[in-house]
Formats: sequence, structure tokens, C-alpha cells
Amino acid sequence: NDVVGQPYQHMAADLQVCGEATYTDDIKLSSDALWAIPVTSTRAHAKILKVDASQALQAPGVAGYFGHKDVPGSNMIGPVVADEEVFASEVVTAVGQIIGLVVADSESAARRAARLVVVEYQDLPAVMSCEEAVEAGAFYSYANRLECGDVDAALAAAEHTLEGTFKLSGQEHFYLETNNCCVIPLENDEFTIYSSTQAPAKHQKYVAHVLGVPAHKVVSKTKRLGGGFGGKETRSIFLHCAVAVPAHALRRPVKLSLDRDEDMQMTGQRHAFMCQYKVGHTSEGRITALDYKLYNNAGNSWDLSAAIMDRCLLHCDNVYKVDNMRVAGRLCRTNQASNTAFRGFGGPQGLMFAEMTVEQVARAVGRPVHEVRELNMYQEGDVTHFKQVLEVFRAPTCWKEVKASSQYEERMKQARVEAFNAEHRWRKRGLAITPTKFGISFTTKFMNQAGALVHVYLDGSVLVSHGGVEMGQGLHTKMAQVAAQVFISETSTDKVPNASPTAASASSDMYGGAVLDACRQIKERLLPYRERFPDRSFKEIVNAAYLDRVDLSAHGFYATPDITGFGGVRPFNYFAYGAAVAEVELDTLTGDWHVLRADVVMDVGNPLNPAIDIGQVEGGFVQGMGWLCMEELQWGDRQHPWVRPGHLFTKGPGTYKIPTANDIPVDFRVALLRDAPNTRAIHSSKAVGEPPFHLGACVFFALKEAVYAARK
Ligand SMILES: Nc1nc2c(c(=O)[nH]1)N[C@H]1C(S)=C(S)[C@@H](COP(=O)(O)O)O[C@H]1N2
Ligand SMILES: Cc1nc(=O)[nH]c2[nH]cnc12
Ligand code: MOS
Repeated sequence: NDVVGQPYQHMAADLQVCGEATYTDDIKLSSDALWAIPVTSTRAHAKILKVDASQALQAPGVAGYFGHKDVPGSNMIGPVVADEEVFASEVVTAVGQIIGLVVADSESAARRAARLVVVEYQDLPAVMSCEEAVEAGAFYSYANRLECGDVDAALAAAEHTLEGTFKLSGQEHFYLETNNCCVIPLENDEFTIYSSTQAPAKHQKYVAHVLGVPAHKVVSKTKRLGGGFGGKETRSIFLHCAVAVPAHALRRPVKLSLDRDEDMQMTGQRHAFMCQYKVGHTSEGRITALDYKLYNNAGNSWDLSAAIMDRCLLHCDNVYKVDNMRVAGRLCRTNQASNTAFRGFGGPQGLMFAEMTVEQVARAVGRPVHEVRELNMYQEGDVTHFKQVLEVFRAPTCWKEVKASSQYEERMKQARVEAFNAEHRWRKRGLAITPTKFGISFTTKFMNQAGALVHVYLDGSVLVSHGGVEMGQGLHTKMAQVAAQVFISETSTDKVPNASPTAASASSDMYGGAVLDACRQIKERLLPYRERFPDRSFKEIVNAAYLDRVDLSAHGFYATPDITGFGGVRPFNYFAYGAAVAEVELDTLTGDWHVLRADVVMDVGNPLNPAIDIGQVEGGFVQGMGWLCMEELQWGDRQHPWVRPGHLFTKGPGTYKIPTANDIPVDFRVALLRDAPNTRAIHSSKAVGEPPFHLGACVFFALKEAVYAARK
């Protein structure tokens, strides 16, 4: 197998840098195609008194206005709980919620006409944040919790206790490709739908449901995304279902392409979280008791907020052993667009609570933070607070490696850091080291399944399709490697049915298993021909088998073995580990800072493609750093009274600051742990999509060190 493990370039890299790669918006449509522009709520919470589209319908080029009355099937859907309307009917519960669509023969005509639709509202009280929801008692009926040991007794017996509240803000996905979709009606109520989504199967299911047609009449295709990061796992469904209604009614192709400001206002973000913590610890800094009350800002519908809180509950330990722990979660019902999956899916929030707690304890006992981290770290074989055994625990290995390779101890002591800080009044440096552990598998057990379809053609070329979506993470490249010298086409529900969303970082594991299963079936059928004609080419073997009427196509399947889902003792198939060191320099007068050097060691098993994996680690690190140190959403709420309630003030790169080339660590050293096999996944590899995201936390803690130095 000299193909797997090689650092092949991303399969579409050349196409993408030459601008030849096709995205949903590039799909050529017939001349009778129409553009849809959403008419959305401008209120955070209000009754709809009247919607008047009469002027819009007179506007040039307009083919129609569509709202909840025009839905042929069901107007109420939702990926987990069916609690969301495709078109708002009586009440709007967030700014940006779709009330209707104007369709016209050009985007500009549709956009102009959409502004002519008049909506009259009667405002209702709005709840915008976790704090406001707690005051108002506005929650969804979710009450999962995890508990081990006896927290109350341990807190009472603790030498010292600390308590307080941690708050983490949301984050915009800022995928470069905004939400795009188009619906093409064919004969006899059949539809082909193209969309920028991580979950084509969900699009097929819900478009069929909203149109009232059987799913087998809807084929959902996705070639690639210009980024998803979780933001296109479920929120893309609603846009697509809305667009399907005029396409169905007018029997004409309809497309929709959101502008950046519409996308940021309408499609949900990373959940803001709040954690009320109580921690018991000894004088040397060992944590003996931990009590977390967690809240996330779920927005105006369930969406995935329950699974996100589940994953947060499962990650509040990070790499630390706490014998007495209780974590309980609540989902806050607010009038924000429903918050949704975002790289790490609640995990980064849980990991941050663990890190912030350890850091508070270190300050309280007056010890360097890294010592307290080491003091509390699990050992191999320990059991987590949710009772999963840490079978192969590589956090200490990653920690030791990155501490050595970054010369952390030396740099901390004589270092540039203390010496620099002694000589500089307004510029201060900080150094920090943080670990991570990330559970791999959907915590919803049934989602851990995957399909593939492999065809061998008579010219010897092989076509591989699988249920996973290429969003830039290199999945298709890895699958092609797994099937070796293969041409990958696109993701399509008529090739692989019922696919889970491409999420939870497990796609390489699962679709790898499915592709391997399909290839092995075909290989077995070709074996007799290989043996009979040992020196013939693959093409000749294939033709010999074909003439004997051997089936040259196979469906492959994979279901992750031995996992329990949330609530059991083995929700994760395995864990991914990593550790990182960052040195920053902060200008205390301007607040400007940059990362002088970052060192990362990530355990990715035996990488299927080390080049792609290093790219994932670099991207995850920078995206995590952006979340914790740069990006700030400003919603119209109590903290930002100058913004109309429920409106998003930061709706573009001019006001919402995401990391760019200038923010990447000046000296960025990423290493993949060597000799780290993983028996639990294909070719001994490990998931790499989400796990590195949390390592950006080391920049946050390095900046804290610099601020502490400035206040000495
Ligand atoms: N370039 C790129 N990398 C990415 C993403 C993306 O949208 N673009 N999504 C991330 C998220 S949220 C996940 S879950 C994984 C999904 O892909 P995988 O399951 O193949 O790892 O890729 C991660 N890396
Ligand atoms: C649904 C779901 N469950 C998970 O455990 N992790 C995820 N990432 C993105 N989506 C998911
Ligand atoms: O699991 Mo990623 O789509 S948040």
C-alpha cells in the first residue's frame, strides 16, 4: 500500500487555484431559470400582522412571491426536533427568519422587488443572551448531566474552593462560499437539487417532505463546498426547502445565493456558552471536586443544540482526572438565529472550561500553570467522568514532545520572555502550553454509519462515490488514496443513500471503511482472473471478468464497532490528542499582538495523508485562535444597545475580524506524532478535522501571561 500515507496534494488544489473548480453557484442553468431572494424578518420576536407583496408582484421580471400558504407538503421541519417553519406564518422569533421568497428572472430584479414586500409586525418581548434567558426562565426541555464520585461531599471537604462564571462568545463560520443552492424540476414531480451542504441526504429528505413527494423522486448532489465548518450541516436545509417551493409551483429551475451579510445574519453560528463553576482543590493545586452548570445560547430552535451540549459535557475534563465531578447542561431559548454545529461542536467550549479552571487554580496556589496542568493529568488506563477507559492515552506524549521541541522550560526561565518583559514597559511577551483530547464518533450512535459505491469501467478506470462531502478538508483525496489510483466523482444521494452529515471529523474513518469494503469485494471477484493471467494489465483483467459476466460494481458499508452513544461508557471509538506552545508579544497600549512562534504536536495515528493533515492542524489552530483572541460578534442585546434588538452589527469582514495571513504565527512548527498507530480506524489513522481546533487556546493563555506581566 504505497499510496496510503503519501503526502499527495489535495486532488482539487490545481483546479481551485486556477479558478476552474466548480461550486454550486457555478452550475449552468437553463435560460428559464429564476433567482430567489429571501424576504426576512427585521424583528427579533413579533407577531406578523400583514404581509403585502402586491407591489413586488408588479415589479419588472418578477415571477412570483411565495410564503407559508404555498407549501404543498409540510411547512414544519427540523433536523432533530421538527420545531421550525420553512416560511414563518404567525410569529417571527429571530431577525433574518424567512417569511417569503421573491423570484424573478435576474438577481437584481429579485433583490429590488424583495424590498417592495411590506411586512407589518407587533413586537413581543425578546430574549437575546444566556443571561437574559436564565432571568426569563427561557429554556428548551433538555437536562442531560454527567456525574462521578460525590461532588457535594468533596467540595465540603476541600482544602480550598473557588467559584465563578466563565463566558465564551459565539463565532461565525465565515466559510468563503456563502450558502448556495438550486432546485431543478424534471418531469413527473422529480427534482435534482444542488446545494452547498454537508448533508445532501437531509436536503433530499426535507425537500421531499416540504413538497409532499416521496424521497426517491429527489436527487441531491454536492460536488464540493467552499468551506462548511459545521455551518452547512443543517442550516442549509431551510434555504433549500424554501427555494424548492417556487421551483415546484412554476416548474422552473430556481437558485439562491446568499450575500455575506445575509448569511451571517440568517444561518446561525457557534453557540455562546456560560459556565457557573465551583472547584475544590488542594494547596498544591490538585483538583478534587468540580461542579459545572452549563448554558448555551441555542437560538430560536433546537437544531443541533442538544448534541452540542452533550459533546460539551463529554469534554469538560479535557486531559484532567477529577474524581468528583458533576456537569449539567441547559439550552437557552433566545431570539437569535438558531446556533448550530461549528468545528468541535461544543467540545472546544468544554475544553476551554477545563483549561480556565486549571489556570484559576494555578493562580490561587501560586504555581506556574503548566505544573498544575501536569499535576492533574490523567494516566493511561484512567477512567473519564463519563466512565470511558482511556485505552491509549497519548496526551502526556504529545505534551512532553512539544515541551521539549519548543524548548519551553528554557524559554520560560532565562527567556526572552522574562528578560524582554523586564526591559519593556509597554510591550510584553507571554508563553503558554496547552493540551487537548477530542472524542471521535458522533455521540448520536446511529449516525456512525457510512456507504460507498465503486464502479470499474472497461478502460480500467474506477469511479468511487461515497456519502461524504468534500468541504476543503481533503476527504476525497484520502478516499482516492484508500481505493488507490481512483477517480472520485461527487456526493449524490442516488449513489449512496441515507448518508450521515459529513461531520464529527469521522468521515475518513467511516467512508474509508466503506470504500475499502467495496474495493475488496470487487478485488475478490477479479482474483481468479488475476491468477489466470498474472501478467495481464488491470484493464485486461477487468475485460476478461466482464466477458464472463462478473459484476464489476459494489456497494460498500461501514458501521463503527463497539460504541455506545451518549450516556454509555464508550461514546467514542477513540480519542485524538495534541499539545501546543505559543509565544506572543502584546502591545499593551494598542492591544495589537502577534504570535512570535507556535509549536504543535498532534497525534493523527499513521496519517492517511500527512500533507493534508498538517494543513488541517494549521487551519484548526488558527481558526481556534481567531475564536478566542480576535473574532467578536456584536448582536443587538443589552451589551450593545446601539444595535437594533436581534440585529447583527458585525455582518462582514469590515466589522468582524477573522484571522488573515498577518495573524498566522510568524514561526509555525507543526509536527505529527510518529509511531502512533491507531487500531480503531482505517490503516491505523486518526481523525484530524476538529481535534486541532482547541490548540489555538495556547495563544489565549499566552496573551493572559503577557497581561499578567504588564500588571506586575
Ligand atoms: N478546509 C476545511 N477543513 C475543514 C472543514 C472545512 O469546512 N474546510 N470543516 C471542519 C469540520 S467542522 C469537520 S467536522 C471536518 C469534516 O471532515 P472530516 O469528517 O472528513 O474530517 O473537517 C474540518 N476541516
Ligand atoms: C450530530 C453530531 N454529533 C457529534 O457528536 N458531533 C458532531 N459534529 C457535527 N455534528 C455532530
Ligand atoms: O463536525 Mo463539523 O461539521 S462541526
